[in-house]
Amino acid sequence: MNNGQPNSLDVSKQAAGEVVVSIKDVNFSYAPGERQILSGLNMEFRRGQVVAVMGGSGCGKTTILRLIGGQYTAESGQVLFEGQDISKMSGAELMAARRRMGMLFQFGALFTDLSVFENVAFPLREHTNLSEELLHSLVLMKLNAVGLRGARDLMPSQISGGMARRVALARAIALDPPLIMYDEPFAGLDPISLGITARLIRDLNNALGATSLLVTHDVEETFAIADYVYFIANGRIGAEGTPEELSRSTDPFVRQFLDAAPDGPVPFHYPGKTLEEDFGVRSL
Ligand SMILES: Nc1ncnc2c1ncn2[C@@H]1O[C@H](COP(=O)(O)OP(=O)(O)OP(=O)(O)O)[C@@H](O)[C@H]1O
Repeated sequence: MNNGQPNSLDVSKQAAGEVVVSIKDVNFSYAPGERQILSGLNMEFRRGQVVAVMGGSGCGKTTILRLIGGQYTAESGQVLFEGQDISKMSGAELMAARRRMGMLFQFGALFTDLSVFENVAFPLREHTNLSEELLHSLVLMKLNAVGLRGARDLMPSQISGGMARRVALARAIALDPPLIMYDEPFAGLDPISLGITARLIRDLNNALGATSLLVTHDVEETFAIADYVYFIANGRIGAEGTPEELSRSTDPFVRQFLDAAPDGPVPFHYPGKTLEEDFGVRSL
């Protein structure tokens, strides 16, 4: 798939809007001398697209979100947001950039002591000086977009997990961010809520003209809504393409994911000592 040759994937990339996030030759480990998490990683996220980042557990998907959010800095290479190198931003520039990134973290936790309305209002109160009247209208618009305008006065304990995820979605888009990052947005959802959430991510992205970056394990739902998919393996891109291209792929790495096969190029074991070393036995 990713053999360095120009192919049809480049065409689908060119057809999309301008690049919003660009990751160029990024190397990263959490501490000097520790295991390399990302090595020579290259990715692009374009305006108007829903792009999925998939791969085995611990392959570095969340780490990519952290680098884009500026929580961590690449050892080498560049992470550009709207053309600006995140590692070179001043504190104020980074704060401004983060306001332009909506984030929905794993399980999209809501503030349990705030109502649905106040949860969505939170980023607006934090980052803007809007009048109470305008803020009210904006929150209702966001709640309307996720179908929960009528639930505005409920507390998080009074709504289902699927509804809570939609409130978290409304909160993530409260400031109309050009980039929305989702970390496992489908985790723990029942099949119906999962389908609704996936559709919402697509529809909200279209309505906002935004870029959505989706870290997920759910192949079926993701392939139904994504424009482009990156599979990460060994700290770099193992495969990439549109859902259609990847579905047709015979690449063993891609097939392992799509067919949910336990055996394949992706190892089951986290790298470490051998069994023999840990148990003090000699291999037979
Ligand atoms: N703060 C940290 N300090 C040190 N190592 C970390 C830290 N965060 C993550 N790691 C390690 O970095 C690797 C990549 O983690 P990351 O969370 O990016 O993976 P992931 O692909 O999102 O995994 P999953 O799908 O299981 O959520 C893992 O091996 C993890 O143990």
